Amino acid sequence: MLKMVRRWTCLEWRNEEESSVNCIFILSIKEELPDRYQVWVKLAKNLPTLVEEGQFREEAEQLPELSIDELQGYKEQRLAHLALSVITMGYVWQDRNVLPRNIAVPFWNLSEKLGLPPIMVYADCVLANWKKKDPLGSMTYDNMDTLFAFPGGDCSKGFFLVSLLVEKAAASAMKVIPDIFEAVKKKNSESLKESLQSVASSVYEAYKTFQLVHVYLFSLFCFSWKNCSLLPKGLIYEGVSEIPKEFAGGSAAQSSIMQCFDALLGIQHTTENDEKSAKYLEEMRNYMPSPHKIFLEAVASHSSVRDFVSSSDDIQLKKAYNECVKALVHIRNYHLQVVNKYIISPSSKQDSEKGQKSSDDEVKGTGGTNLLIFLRSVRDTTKRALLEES
Ligand SMILES: C[C@@H](C(=O)Nc1ccc(Cl)cc1)[C@H]1[C@@H]2C[C@@H](n3cnc4cc(F)c(F)cc43)C[C@@H]21
Repeated sequence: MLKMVRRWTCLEWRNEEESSVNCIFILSIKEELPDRYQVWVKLAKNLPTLVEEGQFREEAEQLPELSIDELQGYKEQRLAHLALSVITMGYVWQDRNVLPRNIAVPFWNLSEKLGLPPIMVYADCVLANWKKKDPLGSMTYDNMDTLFAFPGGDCSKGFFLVSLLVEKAAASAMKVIPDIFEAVKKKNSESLKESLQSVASSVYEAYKTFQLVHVYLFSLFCFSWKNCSLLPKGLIYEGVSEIPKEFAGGSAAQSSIMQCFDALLGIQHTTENDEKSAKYLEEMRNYMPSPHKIFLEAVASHSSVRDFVSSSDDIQLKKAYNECVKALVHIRNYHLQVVNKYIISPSSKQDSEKGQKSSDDEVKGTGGTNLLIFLRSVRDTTKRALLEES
């Protein structure tokens, strides 16, 4: 198990220049596909212009139906999934409830190969959708851009890139996971304390990076066709099934790193009052790339960190564990603040201007869930995970 965790923590390393950043979940993909597939990238890149000119649907319907068999390797497959997810979004935005087979068949087959749903997920629009302007420069906001643009222009770009930078800041905690498991196995409190302190500082770094997001409005463009009034039965994937299929839209709950810390620290979202959130978090694991899902299961099945710390009489060790939990509570509190400020308040203001009653229950987040209640529930369960320091 430890070998698997060690292997996964270098699974998607960046190239050497970024070797300092152990980005298990972030993927530095190519910007191009082999010539025959470049039509997907080209159409996806031109989405904003073509949608504005009302040409997108026609261009999409003229795409050749391509087999996915000549996509070489994981990085090309992830770039192709990202490009097809953008094309699918654009096509559904043209008020279509049937995705033509020239898009639906390769998208469905590629999604199955990657263990992803045939819809845009967090791993597409955040973890894969980025490049450095100057390849030799560092991974800072000013030296980065998204591979594909979306309506909302700089807002959606900012939203995705800040999410990525939060992930990158937190990902530096990944490299200590094998040391944490080794310390628990060897009952080495000193080593465990050091590693937990390192995790806490990485999550605090992520919290500080998250505070950049006040600059960018939260984008709610992410489309869902599950419990969605525009596509009440879901989307028909022509050539795959005549029965419409429902899939949830992109969501923070699809952030593998968001769930990784809960798995590592043994924070269980299973109490009856957040059963709905626990089910949603579990469901969103099916919206993560297979290696991420397997990694989370490996961490959760292996992690007895909480049990070891709870049963220890080393107060400093309990404090180090609680520092990790407090850092998670901070980032989740901030997430709630930002959602309140950029989604709830504007939405309520908009509804009151239109004379409509709005309530939390009507607010839908980027994942088609009631984002506010979900985030509160996750934050409260995290708070309850604090250990007595006596
Ligand atoms: C800006 C936010 C967002 O909602 N991004 C988003 C949502 C949907 C889509 Cl489709 C695309 C982007 C980003 C979420 C996911 C990440 N996160 C949430 N809690 C976390 C706890 C951690 F410890 C941690 F390290 C990361 C954590 C960062 C913020």
